[in-house]
Amino acid sequence: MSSILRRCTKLTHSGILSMLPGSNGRSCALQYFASEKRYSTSSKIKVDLDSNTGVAIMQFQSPPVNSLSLDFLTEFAINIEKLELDRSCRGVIITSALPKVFSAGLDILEMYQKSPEHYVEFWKAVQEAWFKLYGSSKVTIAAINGNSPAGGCLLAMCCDYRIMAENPRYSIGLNETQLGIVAPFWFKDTMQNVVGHRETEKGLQLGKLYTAPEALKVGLVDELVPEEKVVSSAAEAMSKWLAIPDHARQLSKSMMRKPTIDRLLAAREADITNFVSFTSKDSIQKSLGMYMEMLKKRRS
Ligand SMILES: CCCCCCCCCCCCC/C=C/C(=O)SCCNC(=O)CCNC(=O)[C@H](O)C(C)(C)COP(=O)(O)OP(=O)(O)OC[C@H]1O[C@@H](n2cnc3c(N)ncnc32)[C@H](O)[C@@H]1OP(=O)(O)O
Repeated sequence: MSSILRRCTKLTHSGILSMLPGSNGRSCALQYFASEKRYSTSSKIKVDLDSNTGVAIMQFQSPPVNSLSLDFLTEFAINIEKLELDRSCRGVIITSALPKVFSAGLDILEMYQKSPEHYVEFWKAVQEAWFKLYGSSKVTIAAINGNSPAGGCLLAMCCDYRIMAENPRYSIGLNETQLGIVAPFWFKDTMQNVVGHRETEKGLQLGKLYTAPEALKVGLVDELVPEEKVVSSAAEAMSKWLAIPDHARQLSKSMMRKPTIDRLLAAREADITNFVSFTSKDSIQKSLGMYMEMLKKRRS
């Protein structure tokens, strides 16, 4: 943990923006931010802050699928906290540096055949990442340039605005039931706050992964744009959000989100206990094991 902290707080001022791996579209997207300075680099997440605009771009770079492991979540929470405390930062765009995937959601291996102590530590990190992002006073925009199931969808839903690549092969949603597990109440609350009660009920029960066009239709994302324009469109949207005085926007955001945040704050310990006892069940372990096998078979 302390080594991660040290890595995350190390500032570099190379002023050179490294090119992303993957398609030309991603390189083009980065050119948009050519004036950015490297803000922080950790092994799994890269953050560049443009000192002119006050907009940070956070890129997930944890192959193969940006799964939300304990280390990833810890780095994520630290980075969001650091930006929160930085008065020169007004907005954060979250995107992926990997092709075809925004984030595969929680790292299933963190929930499989580990000790109860590990489950406690992991779940605290999941909660912490959510508190930091959902409670952020900055404008947060998800530039969803690939698949975004479960925890990946949660991260996107925590943002103020979502722009997704219009590729119909990409999907997003809370698919937990398909794994034989249940999304916790605060995942549900977050989705309900975005798409409403009825769509959340259908989405959760069916474990529905919405294709990009379906996600737009139900309001799970706000815009679809060509893949190579996801980040530049996010920057355009950001400028509109930043045209509003910060204090008024921040108070409005807090007014909308506080009850949801307070709900988990009040049940934080019980939520951890629930997670540990649920995850430790033989039946749940069996479901997770079968799901991992299915993922591997699908690949071969
Ligand atoms: C009374 C009520 C009580 C309630 C109590 C509630 C308690 C709480 C319960 C628990 C709640 C948990 C909430 C869980 C949230 C989650 O996020 S679970 C994770 C869900 N994620 C997924 O289902 C995504 C699975 N992955 C994919 O669909 C695909 O990988 C992809 C993202 C679409 C990318 O596809 P592709 O590019 O083709 O890559 P793959 O070949 O499939 O994968 C590459 C390797 O990565 C491994 N992998 C994929 N996803 C994950 C993951 N989430 N975690 C760990 N590892 C992952 C995959 O197995 C491949 O591995 P190798 O074969 O070894 O290379």
